[in-house]
Amino acid sequence: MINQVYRLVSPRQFEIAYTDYAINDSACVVVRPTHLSICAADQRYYTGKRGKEALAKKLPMALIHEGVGEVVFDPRGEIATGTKVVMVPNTPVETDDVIAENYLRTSKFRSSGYDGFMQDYIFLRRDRFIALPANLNPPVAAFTELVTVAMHAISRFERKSHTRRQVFGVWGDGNLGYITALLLKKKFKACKVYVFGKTAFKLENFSFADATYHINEIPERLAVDHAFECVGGAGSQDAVGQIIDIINPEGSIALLGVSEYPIEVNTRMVLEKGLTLIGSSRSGYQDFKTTVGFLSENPDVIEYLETLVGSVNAVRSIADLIHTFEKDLTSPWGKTILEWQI
Ligand SMILES: NC(=O)C1=CN([C@@H]2O[C@H](COP(=O)(O)OP(=O)(O)OC[C@H]3O[C@@H](n4cnc5c(N)ncnc54)[C@H](OP(=O)(O)O)[C@@H]3O)[C@@H](O)[C@H]2O)C=CC1
Ligand SMILES: O=C(CO)[C@H](O)[C@H](O)COP(=O)(O)O
Ligand SMILES: [Zn+2]
Repeated sequence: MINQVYRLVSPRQFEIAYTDYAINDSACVVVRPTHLSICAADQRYYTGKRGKEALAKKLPMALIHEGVGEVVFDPRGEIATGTKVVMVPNTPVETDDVIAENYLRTSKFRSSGYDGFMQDYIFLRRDRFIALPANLNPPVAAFTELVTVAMHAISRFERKSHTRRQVFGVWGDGNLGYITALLLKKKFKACKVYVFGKTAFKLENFSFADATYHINEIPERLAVDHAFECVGGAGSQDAVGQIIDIINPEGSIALLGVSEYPIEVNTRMVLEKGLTLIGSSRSGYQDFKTTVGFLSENPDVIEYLETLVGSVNAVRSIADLIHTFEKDLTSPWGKTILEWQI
């Protein structure tokens, strides 16, 4: 079967590639993407911010690692045609007793060196998709992967941090900050969640949080037990610096924001306060399973996540694709969703 793959070949330029696939390979099912969602990582490739070396190594490549679709063919006949599924972008090629699939250096992550979901059809291994509950509307379902990233970071934090958890601080008033703060509030009901950001109108969306603070107007003596950094880019240095100043001794800092260049960290105070820095990247099959189960059981969380749907855009051509990526770059709030009709 010939598949059309929509690859980024250089910044702001997509081209169609044709790949051949053995449709009767019973290890996989065939999924037609229906709703995709743009991640900050995709934009770093689209705009060329990744730098020449990374672009030379990873392009041409289909972007997008957040998405849902419908099963169109299962050679074994086990999965009904039309089943709605969320697609897992990480593809491990080995297992390890200690190291999670998303940290194995051999794993292949879609839209980071391997083709993402911008294709006519996706051929998914049987352990790389999960059937979706009926109560999950497609634009929200499209960014399930981002919810799994927050879920994964919280589960790492739970395993690695001390148990005094009265106050959490979340830095970043964007998508990942919103989801992480929401999950923390829902999972640790007795704890307070404070959100730290730069923009008043964004912070107003965090209606579920116990408090929101502009990063230049933090009350003196305010402290948090643990923190989640969901900023990334150039802002992550300021955010990590502020967290180190504010956090209580022996707290944990979960680092989720991706910065293109190394940032400076005040290691003197990390030592003096005995802090734990927990790096957290991507997610794996188990995180998707946990997340889909959690969303099925918590319809109020789905309602809150609807606040994050910035725009829904029908994509029928490469021109639509470029238009949607450009629109995303100028959207001040929320996720840009692609209705995949190409
Ligand atoms: N670890 C992982 O697996 C994943 C990491 N990420 C990364 O997480 C980061 C955030 O992603 P996303 O939420 O989608 O991006 P957003 O741009 O939506 O969110 C970042 C927010 O942080 C704000 N901000 C900037 N500086 C500070 C500061 N010093 N303190 C507090 N807030 C600040 C930004 O404001 P403004 O825009 O005004 O500067 C923006 O609102 C990115 O680097 C992304 O690549 C995303 C997915 C998975
Ligand atoms: O967004 C992410 C996961 O959802 C990761 O941040 C992304 O995969 C990082 O990849 P790259 O190294 O290609 O920027
Ligand atoms: Zn991502």
